[in-house]
Amino acid sequence: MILCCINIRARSSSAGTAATAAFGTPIQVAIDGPAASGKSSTAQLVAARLGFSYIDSGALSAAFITLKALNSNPTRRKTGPPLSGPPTSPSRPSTSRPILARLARFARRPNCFSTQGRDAGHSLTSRTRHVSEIAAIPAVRSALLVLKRRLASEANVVMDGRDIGTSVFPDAKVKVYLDASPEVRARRRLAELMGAGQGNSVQMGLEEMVAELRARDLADTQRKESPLRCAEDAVRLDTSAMTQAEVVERIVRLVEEKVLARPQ
Ligand SMILES: Nc1ncnc2c1ncn2[C@@H]1O[C@H](COP(=O)(O)OP(=O)(O)O)[C@@H](O)[C@H]1O
Ligand SMILES: Nc1ccn([C@@H]2O[C@H](COP(=O)(O)OP(=O)(O)O)[C@@H](O)[C@H]2O)c(=O)n1
Repeated sequence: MILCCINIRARSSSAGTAATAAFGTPIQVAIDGPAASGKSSTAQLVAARLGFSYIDSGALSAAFITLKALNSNPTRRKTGPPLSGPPTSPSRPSTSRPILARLARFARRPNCFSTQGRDAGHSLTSRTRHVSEIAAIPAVRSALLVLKRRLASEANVVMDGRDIGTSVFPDAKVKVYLDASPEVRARRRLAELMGAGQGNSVQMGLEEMVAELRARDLADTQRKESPLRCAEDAVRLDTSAMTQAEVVERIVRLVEEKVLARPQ
């Protein structure tokens, strides 16, 4: 069973309250960067420190795409009531309001979405490859854009992805672009897959993982629709030689300087 978790955990804390009080509207912290640069794990820790909600936009894309796929092939769906909206071809997805509403409901739960109709051994790496291809389709991106903005209108958020600081929240108060060398990222991803018990299904060496990440970097940076790039006003952090705790500390300090310390 593959779990696509969209972690949105609203916590109230003095930091979260102070941030909202200072601006009067919810705050967005945008964290972008290439695969395995540390975005989602770091963003979660930053959100927990600040008392903000965390939104994993990659998982949101995966859940959206899976919902569309299940919708177009109901025999593969194992649980839950029928999804509304017309069947669609994966290459021409439509934006269906009922599906968006259902996805938003899922997204508000901590561990919200599981796809049980998948092939056994369907690995994290092949999942992200498919997500990468489909997430580049304009209709998918515009549907996801609406959803991401709607979710962020409800609470202070830390959101990670590819285009959060450039197109989802171009006015985000804090933007961070995380990067690391392909070798470092490949080591991190391999260690993560081994830790997740996918060691047997991922028969990949370091070189192959580096090649896979480079190919995804190319696809994400060269696509026409909101490509991956560092926003001009983002703080760029090369985390190759940084521990995760150092990265988290750096981002929390940035938010404190730019948002929480703002004179009222
Ligand atoms: N600065 C760091 N140093 C070492 N490992 C890290 C660092 N940041 C993240 N990691 C680890 O690298 C792996 C990939 O991180 P992840 O947050 O999933 O990246 P992304 O969301 O960018 O794909 C995870 O196992 C994570 O714990
Ligand atoms: N905001 C986002 C997030 C993900 N994506 C796409 O979804 C793919 C998988 O994203 P992810 O965040 O789950 O993957 P990792 O960065 O964790 O490897 C990326 O390679 C992108 O092509 C996107 O286009 N926009």
